[in-house]
Amino acid sequence: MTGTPLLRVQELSAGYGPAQALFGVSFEVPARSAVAVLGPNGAGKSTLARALSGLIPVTGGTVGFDGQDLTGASATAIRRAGLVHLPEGRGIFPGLTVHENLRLALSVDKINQAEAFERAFGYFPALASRRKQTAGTLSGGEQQMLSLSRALMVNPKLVIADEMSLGLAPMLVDAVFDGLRAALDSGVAVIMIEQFAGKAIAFADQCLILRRGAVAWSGPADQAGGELLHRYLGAATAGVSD
Ligand SMILES: Nc1ncnc2c1ncn2[C@@H]1O[C@H](COP(=O)(O)OP(=O)(O)OP(=O)(O)O)[C@@H](O)[C@H]1O
Repeated sequence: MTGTPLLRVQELSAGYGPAQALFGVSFEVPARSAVAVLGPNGAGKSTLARALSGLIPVTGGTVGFDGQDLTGASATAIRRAGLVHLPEGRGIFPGLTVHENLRLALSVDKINQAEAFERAFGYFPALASRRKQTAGTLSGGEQQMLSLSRALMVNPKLVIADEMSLGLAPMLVDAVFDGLRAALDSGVAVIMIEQFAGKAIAFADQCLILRRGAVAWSGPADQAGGELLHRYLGAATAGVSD
C-alpha cells in the first residue's frame, strides 16, 4: 500500500479578499512523485500554489503535509516544514550576485550553508563558475536555474514550480526540466504548473486539471491524453505535440 501521502489537500478554498478563486480543491501528492497542475488562464493554478505556500490565506479546507497540519500556517513555517514554492517570474534579485542570491535563500532556514551550496551547484554546475556574476546579467535559462537552485539547496520535501519554462527557448526549457528531474530522482516531490501540457504530463505521475477554481479532472498522467487535454485546455494551450 502507498500509505499516507506527503501532501493531502482537502476541500481547499482561497482567494483575494472577497473574490474567491479556489472552490473546494482536493488532491494528494505521494512522496517522491510529481503532479502536473494544468488548466486554462485564470483557472486558479497560481492561486493554488500561493495558498499552499502560505502567501494568501486559506479560507476553507485543510492542508496536511508530512504528518503536520499546515492549514493556515505562515509562509515561513511552511517553508521550514519542507514545502518550497518557486513563484512565477523567478523571484531572484537581479542586482545581487549568484552567490548572494543563494545565500539569501538560506536566511530563514537553519541548515548547513556549505552543504546547501554544494547541493545547489550539484544540480546546476554551470552556476558554480558564475558565482560572482550579477544575476540580472545571466540568461533567462540561467536565471531560472538559479531560481530552482535557491529552492533545492534547502533540501525541500516538495517543490512547487510555477510556470518555470515561461519565456524560455526550447533548449533551456529542457535544461529546467532536467533540473527538476534530477530533484525528483533524488527524492524531492514536485508540483509542476506548466503551460507546456505535453511536457508536464510526460514528466508527472499524476495530473490535476483546474477550471474556474475547481478540479475538472484528476488521474494518472498517462491517462491525460490529447483528447482530454484538448477538451479541458483548448487547442492553444494543450501543447500535446511538445
Ligand atoms: N492578486 C490577485 N488579486 C485578485 N484576483 C486575482 C489575483 N491573482 C489572481 N486573481 C484571480 O484569481 C483567479 C485565478 O487566477 P490564477 O492566477 O490563479 O490563475 P492561473 O490558472 O494561474 O492562470 P495563468 O495561467 O493565467 O497564470 C482569476 O480569476 C484571477 O483573476
